[in-house]
Amino acid sequence: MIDWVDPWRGTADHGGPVTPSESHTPTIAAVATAPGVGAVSLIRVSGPQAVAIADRVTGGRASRAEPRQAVRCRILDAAGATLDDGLMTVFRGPRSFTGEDAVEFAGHGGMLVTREVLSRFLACGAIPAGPGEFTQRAFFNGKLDLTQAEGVMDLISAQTSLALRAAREQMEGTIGRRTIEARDEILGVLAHVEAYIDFPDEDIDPDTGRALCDRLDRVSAAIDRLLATADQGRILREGVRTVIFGEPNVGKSSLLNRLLGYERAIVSEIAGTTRDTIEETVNLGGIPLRLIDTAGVRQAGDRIEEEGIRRTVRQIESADLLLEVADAGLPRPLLRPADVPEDTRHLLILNKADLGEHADWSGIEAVRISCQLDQGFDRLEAVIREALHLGSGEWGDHAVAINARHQACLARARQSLAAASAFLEPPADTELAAIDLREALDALGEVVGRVDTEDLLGVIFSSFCIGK
Ligand SMILES: Nc1nc2c(c(=O)[nH]1)N(C=O)[C@@H](CNc1ccc(C(=O)N[C@@H](CCC(=O)O)C(=O)O)cc1)CN2
Ligand SMILES: Nc1nc2c(ncn2[C@@H]2O[C@H](COP(=O)(O)OP(=O)(O)OP(=O)(O)O)[C@@H](O)[C@H]2O)c(=O)[nH]1
Ligand SMILES: [Mg+2]
Repeated sequence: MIDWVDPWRGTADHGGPVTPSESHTPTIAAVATAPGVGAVSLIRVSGPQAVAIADRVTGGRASRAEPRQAVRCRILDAAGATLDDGLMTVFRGPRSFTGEDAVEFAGHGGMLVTREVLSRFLACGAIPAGPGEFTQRAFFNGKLDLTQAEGVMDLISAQTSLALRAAREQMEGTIGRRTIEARDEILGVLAHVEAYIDFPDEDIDPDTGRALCDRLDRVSAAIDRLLATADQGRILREGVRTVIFGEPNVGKSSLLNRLLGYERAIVSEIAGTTRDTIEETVNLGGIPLRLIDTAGVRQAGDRIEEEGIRRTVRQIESADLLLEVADAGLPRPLLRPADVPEDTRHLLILNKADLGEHADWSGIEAVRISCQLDQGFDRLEAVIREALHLGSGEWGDHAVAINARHQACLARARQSLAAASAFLEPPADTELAAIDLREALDALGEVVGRVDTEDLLGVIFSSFCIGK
């Protein structure tokens, strides 16, 4: 067998620009694996010149490679010396993640070797990919809709099993599909309405009007079901803002430390120990809790404490869940340490139960715990889950959870639908109804990225990591 001769070895013109492509889409490259030392690192290249560039880098192996099959190859520097030895996979567009020609090289995971290999791809004509640019290209090439692209991002950043489940569902296109179903139904109604506009002498007959309104009602209900998952979505992505508050020295920081499982906050017998808010996330059976320990609320002793108390009050106002802590051994405070918003879920916790309970607390509904003896925490966890309606596997069926962007678009669509329905009631105004229906369509289109709002897309994709 004759060994294949590397045509680039020993020649002088490596690294120069490759033949300019017909399209002006640049070919991008990035390290797709996490920075740092690992067993293997992956370099991704995508764009019209991906194969040509990979040919230069590997001495012609890419164009001869069977698509989607890993081949062993070496990455060569300009002088033909080996930079790394690994596996290359060539994808021919549109059968690739991005839909473009793409090449992946899995090399040794060292930081320096990976950087040198990437530099070699860049020297041979690729440009560094921006954050999220591979996924953005996949989106532009119709490989995923915008909700799926966001799902990819959610999947990577998911911190709990429930968040992961919701991200998977989104990546598989559930939100996009439901949005498109709603869109198609509205499109059908719009077609009817437009038909009447074309014959201005003809009034919409009441039966048809009612049937169209019924269809819109069903679409509205479907959108409402999606909108109802917004709270869940926010909680899964950002965590439940759980604010621990109460008078000084009752054991708020001790509670934070217990829930976290390590000594995060300073605990002391001196009242006024915590001056600023402290924030940490714990995983409560799949639900991320963003615990916020605050400065004890009382008449402030100095200006710093005063500011700490102001911050506590602000935290209380923006909480999803309030854990109010009191000392079981002390009389019940006459005044609430701070005003609690009516609609915020709120639990009273009596700490230091080990010291006995003051008569004031008898008959008062509270979770009794002792941070000192580590008692009452199973019950506390159960009560928190219940307060968040997580008791009986309630989230089981709702793996779908929309994000704030979807929520804003869907809410707009919902409003336009309501307006359109009103215009379809006799005496119908089909032209105005049509305008609102088109607005609803636009809003739904925005959910899946069917309208080209460049600014919006820029914001979404720039929050991705490089190489994704
Ligand atoms: N090596 C590697 N692993 C990876 C990725 C990648 O890009 N490269 N992914 C990146 O996120 C994820 C997998 N996602 C992918 C999605 C689509 C295609 C793809 O080639 N799609 C073609 C062919 C489909 C087929 O034949 O089944 C297509 O859609 O046309 C590849 C990876 C996770 N693992
Ligand atoms: N006996 C007993 N003491 C406790 C318990 N929990 C906390 N303490 C003690 O109570 C004191 C105050 O605890 P911290 O956790 O600092 O209280 P805090 O509410 O954060 O106080 P500030 O930050 O000053 O508002 C410390 O000396 C703790 O050791 C408990 O369950 N039982
Ligand atoms: Mg404290």
